[in-house]
Amino acid sequence: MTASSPHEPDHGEPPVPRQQQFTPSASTPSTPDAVTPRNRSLDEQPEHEREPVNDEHSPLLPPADYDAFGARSGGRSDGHDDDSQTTKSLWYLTILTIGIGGLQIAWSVELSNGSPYLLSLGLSKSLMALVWIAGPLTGTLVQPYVGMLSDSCRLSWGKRKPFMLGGAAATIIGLLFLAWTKEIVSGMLSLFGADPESHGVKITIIVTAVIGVYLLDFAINTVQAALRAFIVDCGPAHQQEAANSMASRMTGIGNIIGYIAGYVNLTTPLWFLGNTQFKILCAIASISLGSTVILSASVIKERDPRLDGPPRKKQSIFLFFFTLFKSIKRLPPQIKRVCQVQFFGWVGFFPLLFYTSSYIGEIYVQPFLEKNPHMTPEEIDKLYEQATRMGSFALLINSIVSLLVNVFLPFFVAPTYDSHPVGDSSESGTKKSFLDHLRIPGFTLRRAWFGSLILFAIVMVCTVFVRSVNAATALIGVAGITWAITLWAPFAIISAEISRRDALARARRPRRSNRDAPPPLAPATGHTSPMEMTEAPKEEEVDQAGVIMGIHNMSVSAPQIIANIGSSLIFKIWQKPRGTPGDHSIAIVLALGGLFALVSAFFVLRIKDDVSVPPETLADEEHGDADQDDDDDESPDGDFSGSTKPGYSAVPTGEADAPRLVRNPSFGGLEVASGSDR
Ligand SMILES: OC[C@H]1O[C@H](O[C@H]2O[C@H](CO)[C@@H](O)[C@H](O)[C@H]2O)[C@H](O)[C@@H](O)[C@@H]1O
Repeated sequence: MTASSPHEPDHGEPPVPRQQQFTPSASTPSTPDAVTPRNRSLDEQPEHEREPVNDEHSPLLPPADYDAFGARSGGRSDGHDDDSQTTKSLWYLTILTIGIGGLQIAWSVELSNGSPYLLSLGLSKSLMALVWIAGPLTGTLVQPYVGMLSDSCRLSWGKRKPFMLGGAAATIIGLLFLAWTKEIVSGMLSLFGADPESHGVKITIIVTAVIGVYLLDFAINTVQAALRAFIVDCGPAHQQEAANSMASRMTGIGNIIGYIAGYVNLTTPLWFLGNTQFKILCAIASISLGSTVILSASVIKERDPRLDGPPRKKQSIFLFFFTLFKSIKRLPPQIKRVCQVQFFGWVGFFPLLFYTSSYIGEIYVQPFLEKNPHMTPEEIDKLYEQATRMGSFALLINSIVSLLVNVFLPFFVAPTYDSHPVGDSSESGTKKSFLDHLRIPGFTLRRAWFGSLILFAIVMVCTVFVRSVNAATALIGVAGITWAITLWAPFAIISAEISRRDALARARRPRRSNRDAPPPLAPATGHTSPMEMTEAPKEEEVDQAGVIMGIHNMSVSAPQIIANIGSSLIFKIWQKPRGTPGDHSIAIVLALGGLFALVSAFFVLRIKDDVSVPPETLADEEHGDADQDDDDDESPDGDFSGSTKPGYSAVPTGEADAPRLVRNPSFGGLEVASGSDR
């Protein structure tokens, strides 16, 4: 594969950008068997008093049956069918996340083969940076915007599916348009008598292809935003760690498929898909993306968003920045910390993704250049071609390591953000499977993430000292461990948090539906449910999965812009002309990236393993007061009775019908169970 890099320093062959992987987890047991009294009270409510939301079936309801995937499924026995919080099977999680794999093939085709393709059209290397900034730029702007739009979507078939399907269609059009730009543009211009070989037509082709890359990135980011929120919405809160580990496996598989497809000469066996390697790759990516997204969208059922009532506000592009700023400000603390980790971490990952191939190449060419400092341009080209192959091999090793880590690591990590649905007294809830025995006590996802960032920092600093291709390849391989965890941990932690909050908000909603009713009072027992907070946060103040995942993606993409600019400056200072020995500028960029990863590891320490936030704290957080109590906002034993926060009664209820928050003793998760489960 003549892979090349988006942000290639001018001297080497274009580095091969790459991405990676993912992984899984054991599915957790099912929820309680009793129908919660809360639902009884809903059913007893007079029809005229019910808001649409009352029709919403609590995600907190217990399972009654097994679902189509063989998992225990819940839902109400009264005909309502929301089983969103019932434990799902591995098969369900696979279909839920498979679109991520299809999307990754599109990413890897674009990033690995886009540079050589654009160069072949005649784009100069100096303009390449302008092209590759498209990914981080669209990632920063498009994902939060699409997130907001989808949060407000009220189509009966779901909030996310319209964007998944629309974005996938746009991506397919974008891929095919990019691959056939030359034919399309010259064919159209020739209708007006233009000579396809003329300078004007060539320039038009290049400009069109560059615009095509921007549109493609726009479309890809639309699908990515929708798919990520889809996982949060359709995976139960207690299985977000598992769902996101599966998504990271999908990323790894998609990456390797895209990677291998780039290596193999496809023009003979797959001639019917196009007459060039790039056209065939784009066709493969289109088929993969289209089929996986359609499969996911047709099998997985989204909650009908109309049950959430009307959208809070009409979204407009003008209000976008204003709303975004507000949403960033009120980000829940746990999510804010993950974004901080990502922000610093991605300054370090950017060079790994984009400069690895050049780095290996830089080392490979050194002895040859030292031995023969006066090579002809042809000899230099040949040398750098071999160097690029070495770089690609290192990336392949990195991808394989990542995939292996994504597949196997989850078996050893003790779940913290996945929780065992509380109240499940069934056998399935207590029996340990063989895989459960593999878990290393205390080896949590957060700790794995922390360790991996430290490892990454060490590895990146070592790149400056390493002088052999084998040693450098080993370092890049080890960095695959960090990359694998990066594709899992932040998504798992954020998704679990959003999903948990969403479940709580929905649990609370029916209680607030009767707006004329007086504020909830403590019942005769003198106790009020933790859910019955007298100052529950306003609906408008609670952000949904779309915008939060979009903001998280900003913390991934924006630092890439910074890293891009920063590394360009470093290259300006330290880079030597191509073919000159002693150029270690890329290693310097990698090492500096490692230092940023070190900073990000510090922020991991601030993330909490125990997510059993008492409801009054949750309410504080939603009011934006959360930062003040960063370190003491959790009740370690899950006892919510000791609230001293003003304005909230958070005393355990004596009422049988009050939903309550329960911390799972083994996993530290949070569930809502009926009072009778206590
Ligand atoms: O998080 C995994 C993904 O990371 C990269 O995507 C991120 O960077 C892109 C720009 O380079 C940006 O457009 C996107 O919004 C970000 O999520 C990587 O390119 C993906 O392959 C990978 O799945």
